Amino acid sequence: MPAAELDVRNLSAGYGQTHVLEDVSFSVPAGGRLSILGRNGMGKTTLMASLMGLTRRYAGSIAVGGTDITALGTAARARSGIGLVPQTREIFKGLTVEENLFAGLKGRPRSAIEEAYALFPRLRERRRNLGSQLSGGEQQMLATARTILGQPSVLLLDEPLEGLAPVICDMLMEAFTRLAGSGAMTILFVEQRLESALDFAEEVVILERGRIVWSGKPDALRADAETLERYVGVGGLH
Ligand SMILES: Nc1ncnc2c1ncn2[C@@H]1O[C@H](COP(=O)(O)OP(=O)(O)OP(=O)(O)O)[C@@H](O)[C@H]1O
Repeated sequence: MPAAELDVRNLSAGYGQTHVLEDVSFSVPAGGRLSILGRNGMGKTTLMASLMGLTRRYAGSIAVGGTDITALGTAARARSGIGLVPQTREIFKGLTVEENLFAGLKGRPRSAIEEAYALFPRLRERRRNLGSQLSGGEQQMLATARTILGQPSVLLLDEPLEGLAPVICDMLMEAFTRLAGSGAMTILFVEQRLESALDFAEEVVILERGRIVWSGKPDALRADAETLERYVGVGGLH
């Protein structure tokens, strides 16, 4: 599926009676890159989950490539082109790397897993290892590769660098940048590592208590120490 525009209008969502997101609106053009910032607990994961249809929606709408998907459940949203790599790095721990990748193919020929190995050569080296034998970084690579093999038009990356060593973060960022550069998918990137999030993005939004409190270009945010301190919890870039 080619990259698609994502349009979120006045989205309010949460869990049961707990409203988390309030009146969230933004759009990302086809092939665009949006980073979502905000401190812990401000609603970033809930936003990703809401796009995937995993939360309760109270109001608002979501469109992918001009088609309203608000009424669709999670599986139908996946079929319509949304791919989530969750913060929990879901992989099948009892299956090998290669078996995990086959599970992501969604009917594509088996040879397509070469795309995953091209993006993450480390996975080729580990292809006979079980998911449970992988490091955190390798699990992240596998979770990402599996989603990408499904050729989503909108890719949601939820804190992919969390807890990983700098050298692994570099490998992942290089792969995400390569994917973004191919223009094959629209990418939403939730990340606490500010410099990575700003380097990657064309546009940034900041969530605070479930609302968008700032949006703009990465350079504008780099220059805005007050906003960074207030909503991201850092006094500036080092
Ligand atoms: N399953 C749930 N049921 C009820 N409340 C939840 C649930 N998951 C998250 N929340 C609440 O929703 C709010 C936003 O959480 P969320 O995980 O979306 O934030 P976040 O910005 O992704 O934080 P983090 O950076 O820690 O992952 C928090 O107050 C959290 O306690």
